Amino acid sequence: MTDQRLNQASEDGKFHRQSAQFRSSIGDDKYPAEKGRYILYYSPVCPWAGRTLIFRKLKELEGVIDTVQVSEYIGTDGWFFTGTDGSPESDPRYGFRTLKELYHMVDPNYNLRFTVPVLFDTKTKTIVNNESSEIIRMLNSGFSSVGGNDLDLYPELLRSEIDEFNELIYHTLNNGVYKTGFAETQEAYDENVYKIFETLDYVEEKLKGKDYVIGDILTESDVRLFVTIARFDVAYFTIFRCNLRMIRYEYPNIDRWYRGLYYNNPAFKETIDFDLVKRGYSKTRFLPVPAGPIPAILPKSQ
Ligand SMILES: N[C@@H](CCC(=O)N[C@@H](CS)C(=O)NCC(=O)O)C(=O)O
Repeated sequence: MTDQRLNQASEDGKFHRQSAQFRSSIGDDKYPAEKGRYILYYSPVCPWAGRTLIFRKLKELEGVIDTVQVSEYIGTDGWFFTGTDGSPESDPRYGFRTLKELYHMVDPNYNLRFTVPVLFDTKTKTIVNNESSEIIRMLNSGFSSVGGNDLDLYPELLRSEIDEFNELIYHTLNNGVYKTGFAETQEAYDENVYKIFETLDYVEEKLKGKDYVIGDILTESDVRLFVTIARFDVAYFTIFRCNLRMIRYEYPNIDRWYRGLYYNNPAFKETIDFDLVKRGYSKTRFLPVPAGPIPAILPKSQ
């Protein structure tokens, strides 16, 4: 594979997200829940990894699963260790300089993108799973025998509503911003940008008078929406050109919900670093670090 930074769009000018290749689960015979055995690799820029960081903290699993931070932008060989801003200089266990080396230790023939998040097993030296939607379910319920709390972010009674909402926002918002931002033709851009705002309009209505997306409790859907909204004004609006409307000025219900989660729950506030997010996304398009919008989030009450 050549320069990992540049080849985000395919020849048709569209961005197609690849399917994750490692799809085992905690609880499988090979991967029993165990304290200190598994590690989560993440980049601070990445919303998919952000989901897993929020879950780890919400479930109070910090003492059970360690994390390793990689760069906030993709280098010529993909994610790498930087030695700055929370990322070690090299992989703490194996001394690797890039995440690619970890993938190749696990599977020398792996020839797809070296994505985060990665749930890695130190015992078998394999990747358990690299699909965030599955990792968050494991964090929700797979480690209860070894630690964490009883919080259930995917409760039985709300599952169909949660699944339906997740499916809708995945295509037109979570991934929609990437399809827009990495579009290399006007057609690919037009095909995706309007759908983002149709979905935001729908979510805005849904959040009227509500603190949570589904029912009146915090669920997985809040987390999946949050990671995209938190990056919206500061990166997707500016760098990915998802710039028809801003959350802070034109979506009051979403903004109230978003600020409520951010300011009232450390699992949200402490797992996002707006500077690294902006720096990371700006490098995906080779733009100068954007100055605005400032502040990165409006104060709690205004
Ligand atoms: N389906 C994956 C997607 C993960 C993903 O695409 N992560 C991006 C960062 S936001 C990545 O690691 N990209 C590496 C690359 O494109 O080389 C998930 O949700 O876990």
